[in-house]
Amino acid sequence: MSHHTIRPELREWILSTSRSGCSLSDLLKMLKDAGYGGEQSRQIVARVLNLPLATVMAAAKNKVAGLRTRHPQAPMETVNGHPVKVSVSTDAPVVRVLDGLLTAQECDELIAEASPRLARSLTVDVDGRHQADQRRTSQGMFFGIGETPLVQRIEQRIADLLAIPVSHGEGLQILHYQPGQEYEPHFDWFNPDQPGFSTVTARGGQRIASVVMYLNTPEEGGGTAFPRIGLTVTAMRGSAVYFAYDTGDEASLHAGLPVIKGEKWIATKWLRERPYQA
Ligand SMILES: O=C(O)CCC(=O)C(=O)O
Ligand SMILES: [Fe+2]
Repeated sequence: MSHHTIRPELREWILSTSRSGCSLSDLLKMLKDAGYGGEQSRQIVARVLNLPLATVMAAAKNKVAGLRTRHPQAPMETVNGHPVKVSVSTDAPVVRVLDGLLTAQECDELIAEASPRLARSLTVDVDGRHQADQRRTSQGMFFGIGETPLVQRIEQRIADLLAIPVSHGEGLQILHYQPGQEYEPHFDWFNPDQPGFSTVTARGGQRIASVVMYLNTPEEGGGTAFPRIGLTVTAMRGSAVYFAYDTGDEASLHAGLPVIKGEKWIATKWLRERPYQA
């Protein structure tokens, strides 16, 4: 299949359907229902969305598709009276920079509530165990769902903005980075080929999207980089970066760049395809 055989209307339809929040697996199913062959559909989708064929193949195999998030639309969204600006959008991977997701006061209060409870951050290893990790040198803590009125308000705002119930969220994680500390390039989705996959996905299933909220503005460094598309989001107090992904989506690779000067505080909300909370 060569480039010119993809009709412009089909290309446009794939782009707009994907942009409106349709998952890769649903997109492939729609093409199949419209009469395209499986192999042909995967090739077309990979080409139009500029994704590796392996990513599209993984989505095609992803049979138990749970809920998906709705991607915020530019120029802005108003959630329960709170304005959120959508200042940057990319389609592959789906990224939205959200300005003003949190107020300055909410940022300060979250830091104050989290500070007394910080400990060395853990990552999930290949066997599904949590462990300290060289790749992630920040300090952090988790809030329980709705643990404080502030946490509850932020969780509800994210749920409304992304049209996904609060129950699909993991507890809000706060991270604190000091100069030199970083989070090396990684994926937030869990790798089905790793032995711990069934353990980490037993509750809530796969991760489908992340919201990283900046609680302060580091003096230098500390942005969130998406190296596959050459994008770095500046860490700015009150702003956030939202990104959504399918299992195996290599374009969603991202990193918390080293803080060079000052410190960096973030709050991360990871979202699951099914309810994570009992
Ligand atoms: O620190 C950052 O900018 C990125 C954090 C991140 O990737 C995560 O919490 O999953
Ligand atoms: Fe991440």
